[in-house]
Amino acid sequence: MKQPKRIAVTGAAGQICYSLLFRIANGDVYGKDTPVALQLLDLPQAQKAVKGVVMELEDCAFPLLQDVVITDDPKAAFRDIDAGFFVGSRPRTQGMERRDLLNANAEIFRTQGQALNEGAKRDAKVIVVGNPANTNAMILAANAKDFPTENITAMLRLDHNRALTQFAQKAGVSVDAIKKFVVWGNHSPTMFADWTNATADGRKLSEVIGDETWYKETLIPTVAKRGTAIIEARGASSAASAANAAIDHMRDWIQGSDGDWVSMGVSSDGSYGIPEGLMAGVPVICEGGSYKRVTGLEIGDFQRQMIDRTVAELSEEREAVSALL
Ligand SMILES: NC(=O)c1ccc[n+]([C@@H]2O[C@H](COP(=O)([O-])OP(=O)(O)OC[C@H]3O[C@@H](n4cnc5c(N)ncnc54)[C@H](O)[C@@H]3O)[C@@H](O)[C@H]2O)c1
Ligand SMILES: O=C(O)C[C@H](O)C(=O)O
Repeated sequence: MKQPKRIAVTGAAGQICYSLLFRIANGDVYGKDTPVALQLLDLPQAQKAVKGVVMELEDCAFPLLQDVVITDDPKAAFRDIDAGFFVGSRPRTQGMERRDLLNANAEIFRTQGQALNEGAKRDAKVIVVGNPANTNAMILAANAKDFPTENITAMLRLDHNRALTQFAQKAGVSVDAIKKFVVWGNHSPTMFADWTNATADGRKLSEVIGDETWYKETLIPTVAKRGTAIIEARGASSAASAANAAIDHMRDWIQGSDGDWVSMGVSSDGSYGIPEGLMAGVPVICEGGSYKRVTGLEIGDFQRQMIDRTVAELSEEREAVSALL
């Protein structure tokens, strides 16, 4: 039997984790041949609820789940981990934008960055889900000084998946027929769902759909505002789909994306006019346990305008949390 992969998950008593933990324990991230051990972090007042979730995990009799630790101490949660899902933080409610959570959640990621730095394996893979995810990931990286920044990423995959379904329905193809699609920038209403290079069954997606007005006036805002639409409909923010996106993001990073592009928030290397160090959604290809940015794309006028807009917002967020960086 292989050694188990140690996986920290924060916000373990919350809505997203009520779906996420069961998927991880089922082998959906590392595959069906790799045992896992969960290190669950939540606040002291949530410990009882986490214990309840763990009872349910036990009652699933997952063959791959070897061990579960419950703690309110970030250092214990991140000790020796191979992967970390940073979910724990406050979600927005009706009438808020994700950046309104900046002050409420930023401090969490400063403290957890220091704990990650202290205890995690240097090759651990980290995804930040808690909002505002991009800037929280930047704070985490800035406070984990000896931990490789390229191993800290922010989740844009939910936006990516949301767009795939909208495109597939419009084009009359299956979601997995669509390749080379990307969501650039911030996980916020300024995000840019970019179909420029996308194909459907090998044909240019924009030609298959043949409706640029729909793309600009319906698709882009629908994807950008989908989180709000879900909060309005459910009275709570997306949970199962967010967990699913986090699984997709980490599974592809670990097991590969089969040559296709996926959208990941990664620390900018300055390419595509995105200032260095901003955690921005870009196209990447995952292979052999790492991701590579898709390089050398030509950026047209509309793309430039849309990328600049979302990057400007990320720069504003960086400015707002400069004291924590
Ligand atoms: N990036 C995305 O696409 C995306 C999608 C959906 C939700 N989110 C975000 O994910 C976060 C969690 O959402 P949820 O619906 O699970 O919320 P939730 O309120 O149901 O759960 C959050 C959990 O985090 C815990 N928590 C708070 N502070 C903590 C800390 N310092 N350390 C550890 N745990 C802590 C809470 O006690 C709670 O159990 C929110 O910020 C939400 O906006 C992001
Ligand atoms: O929109 C939110 O606040 C939750 C999440 O980020 C989402 O996109 O569903």
